[in-house]
Amino acid sequence: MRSVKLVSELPNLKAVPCNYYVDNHHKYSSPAIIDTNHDDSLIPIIDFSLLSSKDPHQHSKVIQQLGRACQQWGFFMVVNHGIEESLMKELIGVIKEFFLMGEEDKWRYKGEKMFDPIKYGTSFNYTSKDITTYWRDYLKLSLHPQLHCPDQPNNFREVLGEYGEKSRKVARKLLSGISESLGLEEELMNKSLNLDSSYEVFVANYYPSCPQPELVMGLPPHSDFGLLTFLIQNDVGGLQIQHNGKWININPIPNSILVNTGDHLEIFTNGKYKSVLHRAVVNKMERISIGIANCPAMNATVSPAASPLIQNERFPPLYLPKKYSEYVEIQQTNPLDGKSCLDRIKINSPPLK
Ligand SMILES: O=C(O)CCC(=O)C(=O)O
Ligand SMILES: [Fe+2]
Repeated sequence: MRSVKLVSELPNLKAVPCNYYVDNHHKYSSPAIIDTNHDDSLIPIIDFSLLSSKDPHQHSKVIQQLGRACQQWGFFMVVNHGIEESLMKELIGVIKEFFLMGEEDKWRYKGEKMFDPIKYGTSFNYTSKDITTYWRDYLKLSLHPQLHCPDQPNNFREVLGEYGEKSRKVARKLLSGISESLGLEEELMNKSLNLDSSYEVFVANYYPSCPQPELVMGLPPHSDFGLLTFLIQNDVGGLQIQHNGKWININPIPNSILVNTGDHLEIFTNGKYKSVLHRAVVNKMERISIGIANCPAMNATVSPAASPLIQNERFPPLYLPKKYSEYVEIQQTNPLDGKSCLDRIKINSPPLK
């Protein structure tokens, strides 16, 4: 196994090896229509500090904005979240240091099994049946209920622990706000999905500079599992999201956290807040992105919320109940292909082979 970083550093590499060519069988990959009229200035911005506002008018306004952002976009930028910019920069720095370590040092963390708490690798993941190799190295860690972290670089655990804890508080508050936006009791999601033992995965993506970026893909179109994903990045863009059938480039505003809704929020809300397709393209500059997937507890069974506001005679449940860990297993052992995992548990959808 070779990391893309190593491939990108081969002496005189002018052309990308052909196993990295993106194959166009992915139904959402091609043609890549980039909507340049719709730039990312339209992405909703949520002022996190207003969620705690004592002014009921301000509070209900931000709850409405949050609901609209989830329903119409599935992506929004969170500002005034209270996490220090210096901490986020430090984390990106530590991650960069990790990927710059020697190959042998990194492959020590390869992991053997799907639920191993620390996994370093390249492309999508090593059990995948995907035939394309993606221009991406990754490090995946279990962050919660228990923190797992490589022992190098030295300050990794400390920085990760602090960022993990702070971002968990932000996630919980956003999820309560999202429940409120649906008219649900604030604690309903917390209780039904056992969020005190929420499963959280930390994913660091390293996309080395690429001599022919138009031929490859960093990550193919996919939706995220879990409830909400938090994303931060170095100063290089590459994320694209699908909105009204077109791909839009996203360049988050400095010091914001980009949040997107995941498959399990779609299930819990019975399709009201849908997860959104996104992908990562690469370019001639090295890019680092860091995501945290905030998920239900591993042993929680996820189904549309048991509330007449979510399922009733007019809106019967659209998704089959499934244990969260079983869903992750499907997601991790199949090629990334749009929202095909979610399609498997949709009621009335034809069974997939
Ligand atoms: O690198 C990015 O911007 C996207 C990463 C992503 O979608 C993921 O890790 O699930
Ligand atoms: Fe993603």
